[in-house]
Amino acid sequence: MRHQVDLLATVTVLGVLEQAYFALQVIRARRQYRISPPRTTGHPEFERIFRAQVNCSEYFPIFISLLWVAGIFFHQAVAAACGLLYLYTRLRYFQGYAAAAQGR
Ligand SMILES: CCCCC/C=C\C\C=C/C=C/C=C/[C@@H]1O[C@H]1CCCC(=O)O
Ligand SMILES: N[C@@H](CCC(=O)N[C@@H](CS)C(=O)NCC(=O)O)C(=O)O
Repeated sequence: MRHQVDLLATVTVLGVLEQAYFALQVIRARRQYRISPPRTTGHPEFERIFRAQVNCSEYFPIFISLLWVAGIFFHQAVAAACGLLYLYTRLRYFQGYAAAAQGR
């Protein structure tokens, strides 16, 4: 049974690691700009990193749900490939947004 979902599981773990990376970037920016929770404002650099992380988090449940439903009911390899592409575009989105709001 496991080989029927191993690609989906791999993309899921990669997605979780990416989300952890985004969270760690926010934690780093909070330290750097001395912005303690619950504050979310105070420096434009922090605010962009924060918004990029929150935006990626908001779409993460939808992404994981679609990945598994598409992978099980449609085609595992195609769903996993689309998932990988999504994670790559999310990384580029995060890095672009962190650099400049126009870079989203
Ligand atoms: C599945 C991997 C999980 C990745 C997340 C790893 C650790 C998260 C857990 C606790 C992190 C606490 C960080 C707190 C930050 O130092 C706080 C920022 C406060 C800024 C300040 O007042 O100087
Ligand atoms: N969205 C989080 C992402 C990073 C994170 O998980 N930070 C931890 C350690 S500073 C936290 O407890 N944040 C408090 C919060 O989000 O209100 C944040 O803004 O801090």
